[in-house]
Amino acid sequence: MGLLQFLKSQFLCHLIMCYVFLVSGLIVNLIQICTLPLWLVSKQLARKINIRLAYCIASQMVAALEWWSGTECTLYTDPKSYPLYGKENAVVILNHSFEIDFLCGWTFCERFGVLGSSKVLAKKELAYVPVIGWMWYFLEIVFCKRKWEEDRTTVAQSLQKLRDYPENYWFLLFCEGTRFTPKKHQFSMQVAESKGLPKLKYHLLPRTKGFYVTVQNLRGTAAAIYDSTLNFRNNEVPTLLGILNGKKYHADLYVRRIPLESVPEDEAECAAWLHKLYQEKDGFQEQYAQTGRFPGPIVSPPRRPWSLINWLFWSCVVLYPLGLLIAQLLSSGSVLTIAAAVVVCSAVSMGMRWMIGQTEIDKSSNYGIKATALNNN
Ligand SMILES: CC/C=C\C/C=C\C/C=C\C/C=C\C/C=C\C/C=C\CCC(=O)SCCNC(=O)CCNC(=O)[C@H](O)C(C)(C)COP(=O)(O)OP(=O)(O)OC[C@H]1O[C@@H](n2cnc3c(N)ncnc32)[C@H](O)[C@@H]1OP(=O)(O)O
Ligand SMILES: CCCCCCCCCCCCCCCC(=O)OC[C@@H](O)COP(=O)(O)O
Repeated sequence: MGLLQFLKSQFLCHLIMCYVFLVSGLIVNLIQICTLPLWLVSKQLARKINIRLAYCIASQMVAALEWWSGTECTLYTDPKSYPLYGKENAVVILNHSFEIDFLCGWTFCERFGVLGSSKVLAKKELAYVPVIGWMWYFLEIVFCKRKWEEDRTTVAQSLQKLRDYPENYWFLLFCEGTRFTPKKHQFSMQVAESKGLPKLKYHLLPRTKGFYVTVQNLRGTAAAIYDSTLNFRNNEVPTLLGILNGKKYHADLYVRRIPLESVPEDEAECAAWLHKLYQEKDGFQEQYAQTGRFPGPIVSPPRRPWSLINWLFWSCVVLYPLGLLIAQLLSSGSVLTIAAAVVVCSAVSMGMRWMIGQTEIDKSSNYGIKATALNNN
């Protein structure tokens, strides 16, 4: 192990990174609150400012992936579609099998210049995660309770608000609704069987209502569906803790651009269309398992320096006062003050560990296992 790799695996480095993320994130959240009066005066200006503020937070995690861990992201796609990425609004459909799938998604957003404005249909619980969840409120992220009786109106209303969004965005939909686990897969395939649908090997049965409502409400605003299928080389199981430890992964993403007009308007036909799409995605994963690659040519966008520059900027802003504070603490020699500082540090690291826990599949919700499936039936 080289010196750099050794340093990357040290807890102190992780503590510093988490401190920078948390403190700069809370500062950004505070600035976001200050933009509230502006929404009344100029909504579009407030949105543009919040896009840039959101970039300050999200790009730190992208920098950790791209620059700290050195993870490589390869894009398989049609070269004719490539010039349109980042230049239009799109609905992105992604498989939900990896703890850092959202982060790989963000990395591609960064490379195509839509990171600050990127959107997602997210479970309501994530709205309460400090920094990220609070930032999402100002980005007009669409939240759902995964209870259709309640979501049918709230999701549609939130989507309608995005129709006059001032900058291009990608709206991410994890149609499987929850992370893949063998148990959830087993239950979802029982549902597939009961509905007479073909079984999937690598995906859970997609939920069709969120997709239908998204397509209906963004029709005329979003130009295309980006059907995206993600996997990692060498059967790696990537984690956010792995990224913090500087572990390098290699992500492969296969993207097909499908014009949104080709999605049927009728709800039942739209649902059938999505089921067929997931059968095709399953085929792509099978090909990846057999050959180690997705179909089509590789047209990879390079990583950009901006996420690193942003990270270095915020590190300087928040580490300098911390350095002064620590120097003062040590020179004061007060045991009580030093003990208080240790307690604060421990609380911060526990809070960050809880936030990282939100990404861990073994802490995944019960959504999609039998009790829920029966309730939904
Ligand atoms: C060029 C590069 C291209 C791409 C780059 C890639 C990506 C970048 C893009 C953007 C990045 C942006 C942001 C990323 C950052 C962070 C994101 C992080 C995480 C957030 C993600 C989440 O929170 S996922 C969870 C929330 N989202 C969803 O759930 C979406 C999908 N769900 C739905 O659509 C649902 O329908 C719903 C939520 C709207 C409503 O759910 P509900 O459960 O109430 O209703 P359903 O209709 O789904 O359920 C009833 C029907 O389902 C059947 N059923 C029952 N059990 C099961 C089962 N186990 N599996 C499947 N189906 C089941 C049941 O029978 C009912 O059937 P009906 O026939 O009656 O419909
Ligand atoms: C510089 C880096 C510092 C590291 C900071 C770590 C901060 C952690 C931010 C937490 C972001 C939370 C995003 C979680 C996304 C996710 O994957 O959610 C799961 C849901 O889809 C489905 O949930 P489930 O039903 O439980 O599977």
